[in-house]
Amino acid sequence: MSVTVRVPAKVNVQLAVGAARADGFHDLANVFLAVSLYDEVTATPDADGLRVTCEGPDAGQVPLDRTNLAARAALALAERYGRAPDVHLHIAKDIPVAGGMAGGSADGAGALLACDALWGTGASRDELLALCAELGSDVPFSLVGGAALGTGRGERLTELQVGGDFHWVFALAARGLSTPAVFREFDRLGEGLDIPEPAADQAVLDALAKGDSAALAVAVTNDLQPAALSLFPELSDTLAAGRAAGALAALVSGSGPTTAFLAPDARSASDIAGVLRASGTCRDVRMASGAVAGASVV
Ligand SMILES: C[C@](O)(CO)[C@H](O)COP(=O)(O)OP(=O)(O)OC[C@H]1O[C@@H](n2ccc(N)nc2=O)[C@H](O)[C@@H]1O
Ligand SMILES: Nc1ncnc2c1ncn2[C@@H]1O[C@H](COP(=O)(O)OP(=O)(O)OP(=O)(O)O)[C@@H](O)[C@H]1O
Repeated sequence: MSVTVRVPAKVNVQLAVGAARADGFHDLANVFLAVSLYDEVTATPDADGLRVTCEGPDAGQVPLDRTNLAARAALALAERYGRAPDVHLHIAKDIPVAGGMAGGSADGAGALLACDALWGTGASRDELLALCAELGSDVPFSLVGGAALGTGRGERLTELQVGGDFHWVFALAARGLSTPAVFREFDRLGEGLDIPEPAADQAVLDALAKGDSAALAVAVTNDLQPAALSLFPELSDTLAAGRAAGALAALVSGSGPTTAFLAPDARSASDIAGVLRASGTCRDVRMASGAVAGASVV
């Protein structure tokens, strides 16, 4: 018997970042939108103990040891319920690795839900969310999906209403960016400046609720974008190419280096994707829409 869980990627339509806290993390006002790029995690009983395998275009960059977020999720659930983590976790990976789209977080949430179903642990939603928050700041959102405001370090979620589909094009970069390195660069660029408390922008929430792409395009912000561009200046060329192709908005996705382009409709998204592909400013191009549901058993 096996259980397969499908988990979406995310794009941040607002990412407001506060000053570094004493624990090194940053308080955020993080507006997440789940989009239709998916990883699948399959959990199968394995008498030999915990094992992780991965397939997909970026599989070579994914660690298969106990640092893999899927493995850490299985270990945390097994420990919580006092059982052996005897499971083979297979990840079919379509979300770019180290791309700022919460790929590892998706696998953590997926493994948690898959092992919960396989082992019949019957953990409550709140218990699962607490385990997710221990695994990483983005992991609770991977479980919940849809759209949500994340506060604290991004792990405390309030669900948001979404009134229509948003069409996106994502440009994948030639190399990854480390999330901690981008936050460190944010701190370096902000040295000596007064960093305001992060707060959700009502214009972003209203645009989501109305399903209004043009309104969302003028409201999107990402406080990590200057830091990502400082570490990866070539991303400016990708952003410019997407804007010239007719994107309503062009921004770095989360900590980057994936860049996200909001399109007025599915047809324009396809046109923008074609122009970006031909531009030579990125490794690959993907289209996706959102909001979509969070981690779910298939
Ligand atoms: C950039 C985002 O993807 C936006 O959604 C997230 O804030 C990052 O979430 P994540 O990858 O799940 O991050 P975590 O695994 O919790 O933390 C990785 C590292 O990112 C930095 N980090 C992360 C979240 C946060 N609110 N403040 C931080 O400073 C810390 O250096 C931390 O050690
Ligand atoms: N299941 C996993 N998939 C991909 N990377 C993983 C996984 N588990 C651990 N990692 C490690 O985490 C690093 C970051 O990968 P990930 O794809 O989660 O980045 P990200 O999408 O930028 O994250 P986020 O958007 O949440 O900040 C990788 O370089 C890899 O070493």
